Amino acid sequence: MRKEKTKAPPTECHYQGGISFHKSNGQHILKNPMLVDSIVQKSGIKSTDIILEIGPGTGNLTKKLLEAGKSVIAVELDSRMVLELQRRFQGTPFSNKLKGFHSKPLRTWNPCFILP
Ligand SMILES: C[S@@+](CC[C@H](N)C(=O)[O-])C[C@H]1O[C@@H](n2cnc3c(N)ncnc32)[C@H](O)[C@@H]1O
Repeated sequence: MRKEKTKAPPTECHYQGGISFHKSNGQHILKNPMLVDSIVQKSGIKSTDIILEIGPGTGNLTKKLLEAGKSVIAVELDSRMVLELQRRFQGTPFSNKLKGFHSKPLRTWNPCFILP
């Protein structure tokens, strides 16, 4: 009798919602809407705030930040996530409030902001 080969479960990344997440890059998305609401509430964001979000992932927190603030600048290491972010908010009232950037890790990133 021929033995079926069984695949070992992936350890480095796992598949979820169309994107495989790389745990080594800290890719764990926020799934609990109450937790997301609590983060935004405790951050005391005002409707005039421009928010810098590092590592938006697929945008669960980003959505709430967009609702709360004036605009969001999202900097993400993984280009797949940036694409997903753009897809998610394309054609919504938030599309012009969000600037998504693909960037190398912050260690090598040298942001330059001109603040009003
Ligand atoms: C915890 S996950 C994202 C959680 C997301 N905010 C949410 O609401 O579900 C962290 C994200 O940060 C990104 N990331 C990790 N290191 C980074 C870095 N140095 N610069 C920018 N993004 C980074 C990962 O690719 C990942 O998408």
